[in-house]
Amino acid sequence: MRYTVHDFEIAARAELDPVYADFIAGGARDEITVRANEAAFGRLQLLPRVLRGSAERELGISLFGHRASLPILISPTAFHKLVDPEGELATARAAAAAGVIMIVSMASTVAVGQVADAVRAAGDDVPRWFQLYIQPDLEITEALVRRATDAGCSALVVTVDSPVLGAGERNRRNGFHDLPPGLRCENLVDLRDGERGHVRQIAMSPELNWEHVDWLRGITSLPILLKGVLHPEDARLAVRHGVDGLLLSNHGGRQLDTVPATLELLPEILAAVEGRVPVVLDGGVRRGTDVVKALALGASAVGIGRPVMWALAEGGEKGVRRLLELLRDELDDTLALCGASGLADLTPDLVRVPTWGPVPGPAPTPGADRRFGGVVA
Ligand SMILES: Cc1cc2nc3c(=O)[nH]c(=O)nc-3n(C[C@H](O)[C@H](O)[C@H](O)COP(=O)(O)O)c2cc1C
Ligand SMILES: O=C(O)C(=O)c1ccccc1
Repeated sequence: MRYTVHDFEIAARAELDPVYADFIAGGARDEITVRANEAAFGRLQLLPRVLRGSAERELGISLFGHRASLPILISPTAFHKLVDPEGELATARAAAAAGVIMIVSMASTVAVGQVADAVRAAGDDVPRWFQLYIQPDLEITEALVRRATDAGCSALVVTVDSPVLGAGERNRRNGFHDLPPGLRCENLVDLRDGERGHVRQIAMSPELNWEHVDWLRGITSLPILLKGVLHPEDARLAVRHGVDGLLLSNHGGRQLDTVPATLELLPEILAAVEGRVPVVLDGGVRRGTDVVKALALGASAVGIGRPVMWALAEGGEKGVRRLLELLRDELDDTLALCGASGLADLTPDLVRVPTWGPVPGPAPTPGADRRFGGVVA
């Protein structure tokens, strides 16, 4: 049985080609930020309320006028067919069945239109969002936005932390640079005549600037979220440029290494946006307690990246369904233990930074060492 997200990771490692397992788990350079994301959740403490009885807890959220059953989104991850033959179709069906918003990666191995068709056919329609790398060739970007819009995507998540591709040294060492034969980035096929959906078609461009965001604002009426804003000054600029939300993310530690954990940045980013737009956080969310901490500090929702890839590798659509159920149960359980009858009861007073003594060490259980930055000898 898989009782924790960590169990899915171990199971996925056993299933997967080690080169693909490294692609998923890895980060940029020394992977300091990868570890920092999870460690930050471990350092924060919860301070529960008692005797505020309620029989059931409300876990649903509303974002840009759409309902979702959980405050947990599926962050965009590339290449789902690397780990499961149905790829993004399986992920999307599981997300829809759970009532969870999936952000489809621009580098998906199933076209976003096909993902939408499959979910509609299953009869569960939950909003889907589309992740976009703005391309310096604006016609190409416009064509991508059209594909996402035609597929019924209800928001665009524009990744802005990738002026160049992050240095995944595991991938370099493993010689992993391309999709294997038979797999393609389906959203990129035939954007220009004869383009075959090669991953190298995606321009990670150092030329992008705020004018590109203004331009995008002008060609679509979909809500736009920026993914990867870390500096509070950029959060202010984002609001000024008419962005509808932020996905506070350090790309799971896969772009610039040694940036702070997203959880540590959350209070500053929230202060900068002054409640004008919702802030979703991703990076290192592995437990119901992690979700509660982010929401108590003021995030509107959280995103999960690697856990979805692990669950997909372990058990396809069913694996992702079980992962989402597990996180739902952990979240519900944590709310009950905190004396919260719903997400609205999660307030900053429930969260503390330890004010004295040493940082608590990890519980001596197998695997727990990773969460705390490897302090177990
Ligand atoms: C295998 C993998 C592929 C990813 N692909 C994308 C992508 O195509 N676009 C993007 O904006 N972010 C991508 N990300 C980053 C995720 O959206 C997300 O920010 C990160 O995984 C969150 O951290 P977590 O994995 O600790 O949950 C990817 C991450 C992983 C692990
Ligand atoms: O691996 C990643 O983090 C990522 O963002 C990506 C983007 C495009 C293609 C492959 C991976």
